[in-house]
Amino acid sequence: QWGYEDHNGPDVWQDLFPLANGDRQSPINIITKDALYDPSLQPLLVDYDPHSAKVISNSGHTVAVEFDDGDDSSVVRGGPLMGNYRLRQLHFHWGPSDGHGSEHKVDGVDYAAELHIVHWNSEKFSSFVKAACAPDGLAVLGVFLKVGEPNRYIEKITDTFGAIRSKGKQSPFTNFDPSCLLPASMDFWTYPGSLTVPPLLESVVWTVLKDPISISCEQLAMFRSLLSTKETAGIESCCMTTNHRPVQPLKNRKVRASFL
Ligand SMILES: NS(=O)(=O)c1ccc(NC(=O)NCCO)cc1
Ligand SMILES: [Zn+2]
Repeated sequence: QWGYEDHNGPDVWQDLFPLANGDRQSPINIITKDALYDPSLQPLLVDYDPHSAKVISNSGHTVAVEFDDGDDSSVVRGGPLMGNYRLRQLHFHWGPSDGHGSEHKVDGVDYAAELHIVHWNSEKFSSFVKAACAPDGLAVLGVFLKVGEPNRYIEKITDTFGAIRSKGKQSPFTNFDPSCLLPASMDFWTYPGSLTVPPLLESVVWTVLKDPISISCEQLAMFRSLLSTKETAGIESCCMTTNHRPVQPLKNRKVRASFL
């Protein structure tokens, strides 16, 4: 099973997932001076219903909040997107220390962690799985997390960790609006990319917000205390200390900026 260790990590994903060496892989290093300001980009608009939140789960690779995507009550639109994209799940990526852990970089700089809010194109497709196979099927909103003040909304997430410590555990999680995890500015970079975990499908319109939100080092440590192993594993349980993919070649892609 794929993971983030030497024997099953990003450097060997290509053995089982050939898209790993594709032409539009994510994440990337965003070189700000090469980003093209595009005045035709509309503002990114999120409209989330807190009642869409259903469960929080430990997948063994990350912690994810899953939303009811049976209707368009929680969507993102605008920005580079054509039409509504329906909210499906949000999850995080982090590293073994506060110095790195984000997936995207900005001018070579890592943040401590990165939030991904995952949506699928409900105007063109009838399900996430179908959308995930199309070049414009998914829209993932990336938000950088910078070590600083504790984040009261991240606290709502870390408060559940006792109940989802090991892989496969999940717990009810509702009345949560992911907008609370967005920075003040909705300025973003956008580029065509992929899932950053296997199967690495090249179906994501990425929008990465310029400004980070805060997370405290204690809150970060709680993410690392989650287990990547099932409870039954008993003695050989191990912590989820890192789950970020290295940056991938830009190849023939342009990054556009929504701001000057
Ligand atoms: N890291 S990432 O590129 O944002 C990403 C997004 C969705 C997935 N997969 C997914 O959402 N599967 C459906 C379960 O909700 C995997 C990786
Ligand atoms: Zn992700």
